[in-house]
Order: sequence, then structure tokens, then C-alpha cells
Amino acid sequence: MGGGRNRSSRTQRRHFKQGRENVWKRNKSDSEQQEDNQDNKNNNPDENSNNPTNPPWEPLTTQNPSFDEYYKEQGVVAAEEWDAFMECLRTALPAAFRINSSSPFYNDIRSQLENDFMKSLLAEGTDGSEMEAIRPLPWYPDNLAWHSNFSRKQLRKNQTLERFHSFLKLENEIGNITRQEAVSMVPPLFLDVCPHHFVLDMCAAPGSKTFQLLEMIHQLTSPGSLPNGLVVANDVDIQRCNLLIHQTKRMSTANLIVTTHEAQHFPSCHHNRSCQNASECGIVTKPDISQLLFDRVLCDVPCSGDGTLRKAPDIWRKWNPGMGNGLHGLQILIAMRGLSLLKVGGRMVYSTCSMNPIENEAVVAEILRRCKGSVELVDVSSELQQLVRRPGLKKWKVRDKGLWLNSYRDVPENRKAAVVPSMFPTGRTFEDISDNDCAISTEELCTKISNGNSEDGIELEDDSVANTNLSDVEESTLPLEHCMRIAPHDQNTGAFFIAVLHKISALPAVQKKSLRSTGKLSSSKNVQAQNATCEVKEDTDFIEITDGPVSEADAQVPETVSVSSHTDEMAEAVLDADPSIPSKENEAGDIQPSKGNKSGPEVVGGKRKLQVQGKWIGVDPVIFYRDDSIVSKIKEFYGIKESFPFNGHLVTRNSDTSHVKRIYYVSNSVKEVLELNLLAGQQLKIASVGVKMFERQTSKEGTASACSFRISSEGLPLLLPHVTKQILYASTVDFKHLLQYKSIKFADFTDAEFRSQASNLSLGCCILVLIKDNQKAPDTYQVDASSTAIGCWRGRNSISVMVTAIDCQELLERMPMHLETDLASSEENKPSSVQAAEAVVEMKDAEIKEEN
Ligand SMILES: C[S@@+](CC[C@H](N)C(=O)[O-])C[C@H]1O[C@@H](n2cnc3c(N)ncnc32)[C@H](O)[C@@H]1O
Repeated sequence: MGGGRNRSSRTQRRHFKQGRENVWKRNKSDSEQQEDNQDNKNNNPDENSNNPTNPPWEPLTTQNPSFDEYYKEQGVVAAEEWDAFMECLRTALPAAFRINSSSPFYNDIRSQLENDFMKSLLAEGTDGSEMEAIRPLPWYPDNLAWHSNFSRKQLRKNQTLERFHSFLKLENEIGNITRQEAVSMVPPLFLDVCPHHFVLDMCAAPGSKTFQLLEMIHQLTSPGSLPNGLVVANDVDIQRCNLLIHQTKRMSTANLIVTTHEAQHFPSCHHNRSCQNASECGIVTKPDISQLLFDRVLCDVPCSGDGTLRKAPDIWRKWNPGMGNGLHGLQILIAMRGLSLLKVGGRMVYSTCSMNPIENEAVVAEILRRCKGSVELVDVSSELQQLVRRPGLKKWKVRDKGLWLNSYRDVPENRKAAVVPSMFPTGRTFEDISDNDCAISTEELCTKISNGNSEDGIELEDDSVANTNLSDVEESTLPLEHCMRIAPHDQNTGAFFIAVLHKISALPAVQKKSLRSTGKLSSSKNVQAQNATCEVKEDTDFIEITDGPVSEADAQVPETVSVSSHTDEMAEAVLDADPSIPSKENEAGDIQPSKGNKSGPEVVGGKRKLQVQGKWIGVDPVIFYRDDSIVSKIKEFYGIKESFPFNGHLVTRNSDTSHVKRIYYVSNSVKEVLELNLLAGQQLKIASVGVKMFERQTSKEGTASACSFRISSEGLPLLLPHVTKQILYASTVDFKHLLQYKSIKFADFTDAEFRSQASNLSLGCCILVLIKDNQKAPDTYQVDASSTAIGCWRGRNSISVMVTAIDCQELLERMPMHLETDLASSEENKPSSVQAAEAVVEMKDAEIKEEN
């Protein structure tokens, strides 16, 4: 019950479903059509060609000569594997899903898959193909991730598969499983996350890896307690961030902060000199941390995505080598920022779903060069041994405008803005740049690399003398073989690239005068290109990234500007402020894109626009909620034990705290970060934080209650072990009746004791706990991870459930049902008051919907 599980509104789910990438649902026009056609072709290859009304089968475009040429030349697979590689890329991707280990039902679900679906498919199977249809992924721990390899046609043919399909749909919607591409599950596994870790997911949306990270944070947490760690999930794209928020809401965690920064500029939240005094910022005690650093960083960067060709066949048409070249610079900047935010001793995983060495090994090589031995590439060959992977490349070429370039020396003068030295295996600039500022740093850097000592953990060799024949393809001397490449035909997946980095010591400082400030930048494209190698800048106690126009091809990448002078920037922001923009409470957690700036409001007129009077434009402030009279009322009404920490853990998104609709709960770790953020002048642009715990009841009946705040479904798992009042313990029959009929009059409950318990409660929100195995002693009843509880409303004469229909359905299916007669299916046993009560439920449902 650590992370809990959300029973949020249908409205949210619909939103989530609509926006989310659904790898299983493809347009009839593309992969499904292809799949169906392939089936037809296999069944009767002549059929279509003889039928004039059914035109001959025409494959989707799964060809791209420049793709073939590029990857053959790069040697991503051996020549003898090429056909298998291409054939695999041209077949639809099997689906995969993960059981959410924080779900109270994860054991049930796993056993249902192992003992029911796998076995029944085996029993029904004639050719053995159904057995392959579902199986656990051998490399994922504890049989929690599964592969399913069936076509829609097979699904329709086979009853067990059809049942399986419905099972997947429901459990996915509820949040008990997450559909996720198999290879996309790999990077978090190599991050080695513990519950006490501070984890940063730099490019997190739509959030499937964030979800995995949260599960890791919550593993081993006992009911009602919270881990010491947290996840900060960041993505620059506001729309995609909203998907992430909805995705992670299924987790109901108090240990998550969602932010919307350009990852390359993610703030480190240093104390702001102007706010030294904690009480000035409304903080009771100063946080222990003085800077936001992380134990783990996931750097799953934006990439060309050709590793996803099997699920996104449209990439065949669009693919060209410039896609990777254009992202290379941004990828370096994001990775470097991740490393600067990583604690010494911490681990960072860099990953892409691209096969292109320019986005992969070239980026890793460049960050190793820039870090000068302070970061090492970890050999993880002993981890997850069942995962088939290949070593990273050490040799590759750069393709630009139809030319193959073996080294930077081959780059035509007019292309030096687009093709930068870091794209090549040695990262060398040679003598070309000896006459500018940057050359000094680069040469210095090379010298330092060659002088590196073995204590750094990397064998730092002198790349500048590694190849004497410059017309040959360069070869890196860095240990890039420790990078991992997952090829699609190795284990029938998509392609992925993963590198695990360990920060050994603080990153080196490269004192560098900004070319932008000297006005040289626009005068020479060469200078721009070469400057790309020089963006690490030291502050007194932290390292940040300064200007780094990387290549011409990067023109679409938002301009990057130094944040080294925070005070100046604040001043600029105040000047730019639009005080007319109201801060509206948007407690569903969604963030609204600022006008005309989809990809992040912080770049305005070429400047990073920070805040206006301590607030981010378009983002609601995060306010610590300290209305003692309300909090005391809540505590008194629900009998919340003093042991449950409230002080400093409640936040709202409304600066007018007298009109708060929703109160969120944050873990200790999140509280610390929020306090630090306040002291640092609100550098974090927070889209969503914590778990929704209390919601104000606005209906007439709601305001009649002694406590106008009800406990939300998301907050219930966390609060439940600490609540001593307004609890009802229901037998299986009464619990089931309530789930079925949603509202029942006191007189209609089967259990007399329950009836009197219910009528003795105060009017208002209450909690219904299912008593297991006919236990009947509320005094001794212990809530544990397997406890089933829902929020209800104690009305004047009845109890009504306050969960959504789909959650009721799920609970009904999962309830331990050992009844002599199945009351569930018997309409005759419907309590007499149900007809009338249904009307009430509609009202409640509408209220829940509106509130969410
Ligand atoms: C490969 S996807 C991330 C997938 C995600 N990690 C997951 O597992 O669901 C890359 C993400 O990077 C985001 N992105 C692009 N440029 C960015 C930037 N400069 N800073 C932060 N995020 C960025 C995109 O919006 C996109 O959501």
C-alpha cells in the first residue's frame, strides 16, 4: 500500500486514454492493416491477387535506402545479421506490460497470469504459438513484466485470448498494470534505485519510466508510511507533462514532484541571498539540504526514435541521418546538466530509443571527455544477465549532406556549424581551431584526458595520438564497449541504447568567457560549432551549463542561456512581468501552456524567463497549508492519530488559502525540497506535487457535515492506518452490496451490527473497510497492505460509495468471494431502497466528476 493506488475520476482516465500513446492500438491504415494483410497473405497468398475487389497486398513503406546505407556503413549489426535485423524491424512489435508492484493486487495479477492465462492458453494451443503469446520477460525481476505476442485476428479467434485482452484493458485502466514497451523498462532497472534515493527523471513524459521509478521508491514501504526518497519528473513539453501527471496519478504517491523545465537548465535551487530567513518564506525550520542534488538521474533524452520503427512505421518515410545530427548537441547539454545535478557517488543512466551512434556513443564519449575522469562508464555486464545486449560501438562515421565524414578534418568549411567535433569518435578538433578561445579549452581538455590517472576509474588515453591515419575511420579509446545496445532481433523487441555512468568526483570547472557576451558569436559559424565543446562552467559550489549553440541543425532547439547570475535574471523577469495574468487554482494538477509557447515558457525573447514576484507565469504556486482551525477540524473528525505528521506536509495550489478546494499531502523528502525551493526563490516550476488527500465538499449535504473536507481516494491508503473515527467495518456481503448498488439505506444492511455502526457515525465522509474472513472485531482489526477500503458518504439514512464505477467493478472482481450464494448476480436480492438510492449515487458521481 506504499504508493497506494488511485481510484480517480473517469474524467481523468478518459483524458489520459485519449492523449496517451497507445502502442496496441494502431490505425487501421498502418500496422493493423499490415498485420491483417500479412495474416491474409500467409493464409492464402493467392487470394488477394485474384480478387479484383480486394486489391493486391501492398506493404506499408518499410524501406528507406538511406537508412539501409547509413546503418550498414555504421556496422550496427554484423553483415551476416543484416537480413534478420531488417526483417525484424519490418514486423509489428509485440506488446509488453508491467504489473505495478505497488498495487495491492499485484500478487493476484501475477498469479492470474502464471496460473490461469498461461496455462489455459497452453491447454487450448494446437501449434504452440499461444504459449509464446504470453510469457514473462526473463530479464525482468520477479515475473513482473510480460510479453504478449498475438495479432488482433488471433485475439478475436481465441476465447482465452479475448478474456485476456479484456483483463489487460481493465487492469491497465485501473492502474494495476502499465503497458510499456519491453526495452523501455530497461533503463530504470540499471539505475539501481533504493527507497531513500532522490531521483531526477530529466525528460520524463509520458511517464512510463517515472512510474517504474516510483515503484522502486515505494518498494518495501509499510502501509501508512512513506519512503525517504522522491522522484522529480521533468519534461519541457507541457501537454506531455499532463499525460505524465495523469499516468502517475494511478500511483497515488506523496513522493513525486512534476516540473516543466528545459532539462539542460534544470535549476539546482541554491539558497537565494534575498531570502536567507526561513520564516520570511513561511518555513518553520530550515531544510537540511542547501542544494537540490540527486542520488540517481535518468536521462532518457529526446532522440530520433528509430529504435521504435516497429511500433511507429511512419518513421521509415521520415528517417534521415540529419535527425540524429540535429539532436546530438541538445543530448550532450541535457546529459551534462544531469551529471552536474548528480551527487558524487551517484549513478546516471543515459538512454535513447535510437540506433544512431551520433545520439548514443558520440554523446557518451563527449560527456566522458568533458568530465575529465570525474565520471566513469560503468561495466554492468554482470547485471540483468538474461537481457541480451551488445557492446557500444567504438568506431562510427558522420553522414552530412550526402557525404561520409571520417573525422572532423573531413568536414567542409561551410558545414562546420552543423557538424561538430564531438560527433566523431575522438571528439578532436585538430589544428583548425587553434586560433580561438575554445581551442584553448579543448586542447587543455585533451591534455588533461591524456594525463588522467587510473584512480579516476577510466583509462584516460590520449585520443589525440590514437589514430595517425586521419583519413581512416576514427576509433574511440574510451571504454564505450560498456554502453549497451539492444538490437530488435536479439529478443524480439524495439531497439534501445543505454549507458550507465558513475560520478566519481565533482565535475571539473572550465572557466570560459562567454562568446555571446563578447559579441563574437554571430561573427563566425566555426566559432559557434567549436564553442559547443565548452559549455561547462563552474560556480562557487556548483557547475552549470552556459551558452552552447551546438550546430546549425540545432536551430530548432530552444536557445540556451546561462543561469549563472540568478539575481540579474530575476530583475529581468520582473521587468518582463505581466501582472495581469491571474494565478488561478488548477488543482487537478494540469498546467496550462503559456500563450504561444508550447515547448516551455521559460524562453522568452531569447532570455530564460524565470519568475514574476516569486511565481512562474502560468503555473500555480505551491503553498504550505497551515490553517490550524481547518486542520484541527479534520484531525478531530477522522480521529487522525498525532503520530501522523501533518505539520508542513499539507500544500495547496491556491494562494487564497481560505478558499482552498483540495489539500495535497507531501512526504518528508518532498517537503524538504519545497522548503529549499522557497528559500531559493521558487526556482522550480512545479506542475504537480504530492498526493491529493482532502477535498472540500461543496454540495448541500456536504456543507452540513461537521467537516467539510472528505478524504480523497488517492490519499486514503496513506491515511487509513492513522484514522480512528468515521470507520465502518463491513462484512463481505454488505461491502459487495455497496459496490454493486452504490448506495444503501441503513435498514437494508444484512449485518445488524454494521447497521448500528453506520447509523452512529457522524454525517459526512467515512471509510468502509472490508473485514477479511468474517473477522468481526473492529477493535483488533489491523489495517495492512492487503486491506481493502473505500471512501463513502454517511448520509441521513444511507451509506453511499464515493468511488468510480470502474473501481467498483475492479474491487468486485478482486474481492475474496466465498459466499454461499452469489448475491452479486441476483437482482432479486437487491435491497429495497436501492432504486431510490441510485438517484443519490448519480448525484454523488456527478459531484466526484465535477470535483476532479
Ligand atoms: C524519449 S521521450 C521520454 C520518454 C519518457 N522517459 C518515458 O519513459 O515515458 C523524450 C522526452 O523529452 C522531452 N524533451 C524534449 N526536449 C526536452 C528538453 N530540452 N528538456 C526536457 N525535456 C525535453 C520530450 O517532450 C519527450 O517527452
